[in-house]
Amino acid sequence: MKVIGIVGMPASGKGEFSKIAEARGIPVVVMGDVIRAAVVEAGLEMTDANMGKVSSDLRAEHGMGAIALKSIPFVEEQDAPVVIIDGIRGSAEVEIFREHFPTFLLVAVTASFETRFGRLKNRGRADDVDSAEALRARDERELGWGLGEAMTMADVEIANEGGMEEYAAKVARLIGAMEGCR
Ligand SMILES: Nc1ncnc2c1ncn2[C@@H]1O[C@H](COP(=O)(O)OP(=O)(O)OP(=O)(O)O)[C@@H](O)[C@H]1O
Repeated sequence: MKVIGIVGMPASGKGEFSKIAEARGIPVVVMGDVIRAAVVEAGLEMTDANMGKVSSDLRAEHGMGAIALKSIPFVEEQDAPVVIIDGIRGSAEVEIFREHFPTFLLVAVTASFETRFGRLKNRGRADDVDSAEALRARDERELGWGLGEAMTMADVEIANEGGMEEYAAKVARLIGAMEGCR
């Protein structure tokens, strides 16, 4: 099994990467869904606070790579030649995936602050920020979790500064190359 991990700053295009992969029939394991499953397992109500609590408890018990460890069975049960992991936030998680999956490619999706902020204004997701200050705060929070360090560990970087068509072509080329290699 070949595994592609995606890292990137908020609104850089990770979700679009996953959608393009899914459209090609490639399964995507979202680490946030793994946390949601752990909340259900713990018999707790599905709230943002409980997701935060379960994540911190798992990390306190099993270290900073805890969510990655929990994600591994979800990846393996896919039984597909290529699987995508979305939601990597720290270097410990990258190390765990690299150790566990012999063919693990970490892809960093990059886009400038201005580009990301411009796109967020159009996305309209419930948890989206509505000011540059709020996006800066979200960036800082994610960098605080080790996102910057995880991004420096990437094997490949995809710049997502242009339009959707250009980005989709880059993502499709990368996935095609991964599907083709043994
Ligand atoms: N190349 C592009 N051209 C135009 N819009 C784009 C492009 N890439 C992404 N978008 C749009 O920008 C927004 C942010 O992208 P996306 O949701 O993929 O980011 P993300 O990295 O998954 O964000 P988060 O970390 O907040 O979950 C979405 O509305 C998406 O459709």
